[in-house]
Amino acid sequence: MSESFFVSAPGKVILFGEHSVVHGKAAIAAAVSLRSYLLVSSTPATGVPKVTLNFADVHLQHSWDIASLPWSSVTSKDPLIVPHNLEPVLTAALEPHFADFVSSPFKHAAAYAFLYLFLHLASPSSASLDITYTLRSTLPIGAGLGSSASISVAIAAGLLLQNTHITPPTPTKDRGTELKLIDAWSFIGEKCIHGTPSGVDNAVASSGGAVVFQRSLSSPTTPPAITNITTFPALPLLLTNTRVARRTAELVAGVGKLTGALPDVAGPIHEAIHGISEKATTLLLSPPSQQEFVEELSQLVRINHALLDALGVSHPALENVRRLSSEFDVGETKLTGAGGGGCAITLLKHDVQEDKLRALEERLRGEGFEMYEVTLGGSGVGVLRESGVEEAQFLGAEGRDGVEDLVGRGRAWEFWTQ
Ligand SMILES: Nc1ncnc2c1ncn2[C@@H]1O[C@H](COP(=O)(O)OP(=O)(O)O)[C@@H](O)[C@H]1O
Ligand SMILES: C[C@@](O)(CCOP(=O)(O)O)CC(=O)O
Repeated sequence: MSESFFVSAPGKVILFGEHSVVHGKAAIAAAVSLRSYLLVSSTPATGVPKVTLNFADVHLQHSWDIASLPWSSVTSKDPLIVPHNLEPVLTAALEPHFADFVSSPFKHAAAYAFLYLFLHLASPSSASLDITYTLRSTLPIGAGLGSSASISVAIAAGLLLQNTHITPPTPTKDRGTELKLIDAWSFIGEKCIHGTPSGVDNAVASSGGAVVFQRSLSSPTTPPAITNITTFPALPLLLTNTRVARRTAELVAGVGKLTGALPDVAGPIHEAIHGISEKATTLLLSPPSQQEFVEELSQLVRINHALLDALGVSHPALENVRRLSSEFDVGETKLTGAGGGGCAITLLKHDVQEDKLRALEERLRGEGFEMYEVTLGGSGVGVLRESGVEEAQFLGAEGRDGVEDLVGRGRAWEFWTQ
């Protein structure tokens, strides 16, 4: 492996089933064309070997002496055997290493996920290097598009590759096992960031494309059931970010609390959402005519949002997007991801009028919302070797387009595929 390489993973849009998927129900998610890019670079150490994080989007820049990290608190020593749960002893031993940003949840969660994986996948004896991990993402953070899963997958892939636990993809070799390993370690990263993830976000950020995902609640060690939707139809979607900040961990905990307190009320809501995902799966796997397809899916979008609202995860800003898209007669809207703010998707009517759509977009912008043009169902985790891009250049790229132009589209990315 060269001394410097990039890894990248996409965010996702959940079409149906968010929150209920945490409670063992089915969800449908697709990779989105906004991605995280992680530059992994190493040089011979000039002094005490250090690991440095430069996570520019959250202004996290920090170095640790590699030897000072709590290596002895790691109990699972084999990188090919992924633990199912976080180890409380290691979590506690790591905490003092975050003292500088304990009051900054974004930095704290990202550093926790990184160091947790670093201690499992790197080795203290290889510490004759200064290693730097520089991260930039084109995803909005904490907006429901799976930014945490995207960085977790990139970090897992970067560490596994750098430490030769996996090899770069080749077109001729089956990479399914390596993909599973990346996915499993990224799930551990997701646990560090938001506590009780279902695993759907990291699954689709690893594989790309679109998946129907269901985890087993009765046997948490059983791998989730994942069906890849290989021919994902081009859905006419408008993706709106309300820019209302929220944290997935808090919203998931809220729904968990409600589900525990009122099982006879929340349970049937989760069941109904499961029914929506099942019906949508049937439609996606064998779509009827485009008109019928969009009409039936739109109805499911409307019902799923209402049920999420009933679970307490909508927000006035999301309701505003819904009201306006209905007023402008362009289609049905639901929140996507954890809700409480963040993003909404509007499934556009098959015969949507262009002038109405433009008018709506203008209105939404006027409300302070941001719109993204995205494609769904693209590539999953990949590596870019020998890019010739230095850290300073990467950090200097301007905005989303600057990052994409420098290291994204048009580059010789290789993807781990099944
Ligand atoms: N580009 C990034 N750089 C550093 N940390 C990030 C980045 N993107 C996401 N994160 C981490 O993920 C967390 C957001 O995750 P979450 O609340 O699950 O929102 P999302 O819906 O975007 O996944 C942040 O607190 C931060 O720790
Ligand atoms: C609410 C949930 O279903 C999706 C969360 O998505 P996001 O973190 O808001 O992108 C949680 C999960 O599946 O882990």
